[in-house]
Amino acid sequence: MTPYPHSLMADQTLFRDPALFEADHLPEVFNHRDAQVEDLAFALRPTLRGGSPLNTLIQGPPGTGKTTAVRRIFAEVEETTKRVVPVLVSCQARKTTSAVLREIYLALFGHSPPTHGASNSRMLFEIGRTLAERGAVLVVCLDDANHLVPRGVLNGVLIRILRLHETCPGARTGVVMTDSSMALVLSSVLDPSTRSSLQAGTIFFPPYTADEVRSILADRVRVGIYPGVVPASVLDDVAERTVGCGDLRVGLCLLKEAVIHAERAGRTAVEAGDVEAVFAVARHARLAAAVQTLAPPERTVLTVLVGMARREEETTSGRVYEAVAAVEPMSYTMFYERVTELEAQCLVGTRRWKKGQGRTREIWIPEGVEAVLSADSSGASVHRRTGVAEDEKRRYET
Ligand SMILES: Nc1ncnc2c1ncn2[C@@H]1O[C@H](COP(=O)(O)OP(=O)(O)OP(=O)(O)O)[C@@H](O)[C@H]1O
Repeated sequence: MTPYPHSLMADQTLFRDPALFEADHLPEVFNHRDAQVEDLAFALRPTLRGGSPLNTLIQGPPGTGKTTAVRRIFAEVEETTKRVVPVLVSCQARKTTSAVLREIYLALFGHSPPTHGASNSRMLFEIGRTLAERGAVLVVCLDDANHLVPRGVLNGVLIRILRLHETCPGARTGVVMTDSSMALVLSSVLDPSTRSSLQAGTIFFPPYTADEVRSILADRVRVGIYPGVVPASVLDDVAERTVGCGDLRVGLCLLKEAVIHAERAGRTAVEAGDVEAVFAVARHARLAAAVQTLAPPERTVLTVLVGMARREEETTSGRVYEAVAAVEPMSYTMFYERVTELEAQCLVGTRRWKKGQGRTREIWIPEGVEAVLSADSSGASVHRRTGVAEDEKRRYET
């Protein structure tokens, strides 16, 4: 490759395939997870013979390949048989029973349920009846199922899916849940009767070792970026920072942003300075992903709160509520539900302290959230530049 002039031509890029660095990319090579993939395959194997799967809880820290493993196995199942309907539901974006059921309906029928008249029981009945008629098995993955806990949705969703055969005999169903919070203790969030229907086995996804992280990132560089663009020393630096942050997403985001930074400077190779320059935002890749999928009402609460914190105003829940309600009128209960949602995504924290005679609750902003929110609002993130965040948001809003 010849060196680029300072103002890089719009169609010149250092990426062989930029899509490989998008959050929704399904990697072709998925190393270091053979045991977990084998366990998951074992749990789903009964479905190929028309039986229900073994219900499974997949736990592990963020960015350890849980969702990727499920997506790969689901893709394999879909290629193998039409008698199994695997549905992946992102619970970060679908937090109500109705939103989860609508996703299942969409996957089964190929179109959304009617906006009016599609009650939860109606949708369930149609899903169950169709499964029984087709002799098909439904496997629902509740991805990041911990997001269904704050509003108490998880128990109801599980019981509806797992007991579908009671209202629609012959309908076979099962669930896989992923949880990166490691806080999903089924015995404390589920009723005994739900637990007894679930009987979930657990598969653990441990953090990748430093060598594994480097080899995964090296694979991605090899297929996604032109040779010579990312020197070995830069890759070592990225891998080390990734291990420090404990999330592979940080490394992927860091590579993408550093390459773009070098492109912008009109260079053909990434330098240590590019990595340093983009690290502040990339290290919060997970927060950035959470901010990008925020529903508008939660985004309002977060934006108001960040503004208050920036002005060093008191951020007790009462004060924040007043400020939010002035922008968008809502009840205190609704406001607090949104705070709970934000807390579940680690975008805010809350703590109680004594004030005068009583106690009050303060809402605080974890490190990185402000930077990620401003980058997202100013359109500075790469996702936004490529239009992915906009598409995701539109999808969410419809
Ligand atoms: N073994 C691997 N090989 C290649 N890429 C991987 C591997 N493991 C994870 N990834 C990549 O890392 C990113 C995060 O993976 P994934 O979403 O599967 O993690 P997760 O454990 O589900 O995270 P979270 O719990 O935060 O949702 C994805 O872009 C995925 O492509």
